[in-house]
Amino acid sequence: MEKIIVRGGNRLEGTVKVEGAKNAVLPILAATLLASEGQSVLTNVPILSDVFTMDNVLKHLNVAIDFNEEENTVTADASGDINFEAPFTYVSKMRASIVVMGPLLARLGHAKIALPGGCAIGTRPIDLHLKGFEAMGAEIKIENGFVEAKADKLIGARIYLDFPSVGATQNIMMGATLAEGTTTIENVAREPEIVDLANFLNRMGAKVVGAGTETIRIEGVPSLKGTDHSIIPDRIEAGTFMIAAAVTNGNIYIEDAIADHNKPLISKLKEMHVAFQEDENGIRVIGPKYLKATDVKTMPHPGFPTDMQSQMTIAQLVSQGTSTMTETVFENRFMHLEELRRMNADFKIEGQTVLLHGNTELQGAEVAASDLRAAAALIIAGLVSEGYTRVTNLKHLDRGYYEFDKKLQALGADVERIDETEEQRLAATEIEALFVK
Ligand SMILES: CC(=O)N[C@H]1[C@@H](OP(=O)(O)OP(=O)(O)OC[C@H]2O[C@@H](n3ccc(=O)[nH]c3=O)[C@H](O)[C@@H]2O)O[C@H](CO)[C@@H](O)[C@@H]1O
Ligand SMILES: C=C(OP(=O)(O)O)C(=O)O
Repeated sequence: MEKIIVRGGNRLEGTVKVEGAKNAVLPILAATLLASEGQSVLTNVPILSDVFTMDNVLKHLNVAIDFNEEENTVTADASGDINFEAPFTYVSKMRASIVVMGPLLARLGHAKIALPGGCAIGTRPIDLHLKGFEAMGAEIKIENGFVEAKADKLIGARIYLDFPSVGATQNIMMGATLAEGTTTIENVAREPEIVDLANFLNRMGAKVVGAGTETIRIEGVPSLKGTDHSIIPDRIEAGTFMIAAAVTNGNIYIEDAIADHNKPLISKLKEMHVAFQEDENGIRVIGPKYLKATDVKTMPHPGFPTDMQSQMTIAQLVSQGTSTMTETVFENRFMHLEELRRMNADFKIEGQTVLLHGNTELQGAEVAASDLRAAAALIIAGLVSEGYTRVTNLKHLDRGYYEFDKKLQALGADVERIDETEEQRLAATEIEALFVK
């Protein structure tokens, strides 16, 4: 088991480049299942454990997959005989595996997927996905931990989502591409990753209009072909570095960051006196000497993203005054805060809202990550803490951040990733010596 050790106090300076978006590449990989002809070539693919999990799901379904890590490229050929079943081994590793359901149902009229279950941030049901498929004529059965859907042919329908779920929008949209007739989905998710998926589907020959608005219309076509596509930059990785610069009084240039994708975060950070300079290749972020307290509420896009909530609470904890954070998307996404209490954080949780008392002198401690963004938040907390912070449970971090420790190091942070047994072997002075460059 590895851990990341951070010695706080350094100001971040320099340039960092963001990878392709995890939340865009996962559904797009699933969409490659829809092509009965030709291969798809995806570029700007991030090297993340979630991408390897999705590759394994697709391999299991009999898609020929080749991930060229040197080139950040995945080639996928689904023109052979595709299987319909995604087993628990993969789905339990990554909930996003559920998005193979729409493509399988569309292509084969049959999908059997292990039920994903909840995770550290919430119960995460899939009722909206299933409601959509049922409206399109699928018969759904839930048995022995699997959800199985069958339809001779999906039929276009009018579907209203009770909540703009990202996964349900993607799954239903993919299912509808090969359906008979037109499907209209209302109250859909509007995230940039939805638009990226729609662009990929249209390049495959699908007829999807309205992605990025509240209503998406899909006219079914008889078949789809493999195509080329470059994955959009990861707005959450970019946002995470924005917070790292903001809290360290840093001055960093985030290459490939797209300001339009991060409007709600940038607007909040500006309120906190963070300065931004945008150009066509990225964004420069300049953290102030003192951050101003601010209130934030997570919402579906274009609201403040829940995937930036944990990181934002660190900026709020070190700002001047009291801030609030209200989490409306997931019911249990404050787990990082209990770890932060051990780092001297001062806060009070009241239902969906946490009151964060600023001016906190954070102190280094050993803390465990409960999920992906909690991991990033705890590492950022380490950057502004006195002494050494040790963050464990890094499997969560590796799901969504490529070489986070190395990127921070390149920006001047004192960060080391070491094996726990190595840490036990080293004396305290030797650990300190790791940080002396
Ligand atoms: C791989 C990926 O893209 N993951 C993102 C995706 O997750 P994911 O697609 O799972 O998130 P959803 O938008 O579906 O979920 C949002 C909320 O809706 C609820 N819900 C969802 C579906 C459903 O059938 N029933 C239901 O009640 C969920 O429990 C949750 O409370 O969007 C989330 C919300 O922006 C992000 O945090 C995740 O990073
Ligand atoms: C919650 C996240 O991802 P997932 O939906 O894959 O769990 C995330 O990226 O922060």
